[in-house]
Amino acid sequence: MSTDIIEARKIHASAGQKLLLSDINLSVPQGQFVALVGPNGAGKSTLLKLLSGLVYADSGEITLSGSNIARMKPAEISALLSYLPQRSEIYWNYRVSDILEIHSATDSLSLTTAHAVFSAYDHAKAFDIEQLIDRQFKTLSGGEQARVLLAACLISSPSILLADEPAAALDVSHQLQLLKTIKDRTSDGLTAIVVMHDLNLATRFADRIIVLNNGKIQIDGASREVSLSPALDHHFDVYFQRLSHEQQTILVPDFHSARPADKLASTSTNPLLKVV
Ligand SMILES: Nc1ncnc2c1ncn2[C@@H]1O[C@H](COP(=O)(O)OP(=O)(O)OP(=O)(O)O)[C@@H](O)[C@H]1O
Repeated sequence: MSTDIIEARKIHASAGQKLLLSDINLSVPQGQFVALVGPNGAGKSTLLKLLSGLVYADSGEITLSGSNIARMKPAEISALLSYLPQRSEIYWNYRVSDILEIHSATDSLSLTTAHAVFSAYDHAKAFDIEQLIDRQFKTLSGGEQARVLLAACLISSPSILLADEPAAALDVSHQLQLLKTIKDRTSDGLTAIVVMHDLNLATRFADRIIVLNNGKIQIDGASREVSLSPALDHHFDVYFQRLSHEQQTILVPDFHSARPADKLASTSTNPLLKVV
């Protein structure tokens, strides 16, 4: 039996006549931090929604912890995973503490309210939002809201986190903090698939990078291998200058016209890297 906590086999998904994803095959072991990257419109959010059970594929199968997602009840899915959408609206006049307590409820039904509040405050500290705990969510800045929502996603200690650009609205320091928090949680067994646009942050924090383009997985491999792949330039339609810094390769994007002639594309011969 497979030990992979997330599996997708031969997934095809469409909306009306438009094919959104085709032939997606994916296995993610427990504790892995996967960065899902790709140009705008590649299909990243669609894939995350499918893996969350929010939309269904036309064909293929997704299993979470060995169970077919199509046969799981919403409560079973939400006990296993937290999904953070690209855009979230909270219309009720909730305070930050209310949001954290609501999200911790699945884990703390037996706790007293006082204990739950204490836990929420403790948890908030880990996300540097304890100073926001009595604020109305609606009055927070975009970045503050993003940090609260990620904290809410992780308060119930889910097995899986599926987060769609959680760092997009954050300042540099909070981006680092947020990705380090996710990384630390994966060391404790959390499995995370995080949609990101910053390839340098993806290379630095994720164990694995999956590049989606035109609804297909185009590159899939260890972060460092993917960052070195010439196919990356092709799929993002840029020329990446690659600078070595300590253990990391820094990608500096430029227009294709800046590309030296001798660096023109080659295919991967690296066995650690799957390039389609
Ligand atoms: N319900 C729908 N009907 C028609 N087209 C859709 C629908 N949902 C998504 N699409 C299209 O499918 C493609 C993939 O969308 P998706 O949101 O998954 O992309 P993405 O990779 O997350 O992009 P971005 O980086 O811009 O957020 C886009 O071209 C989008 O316009």
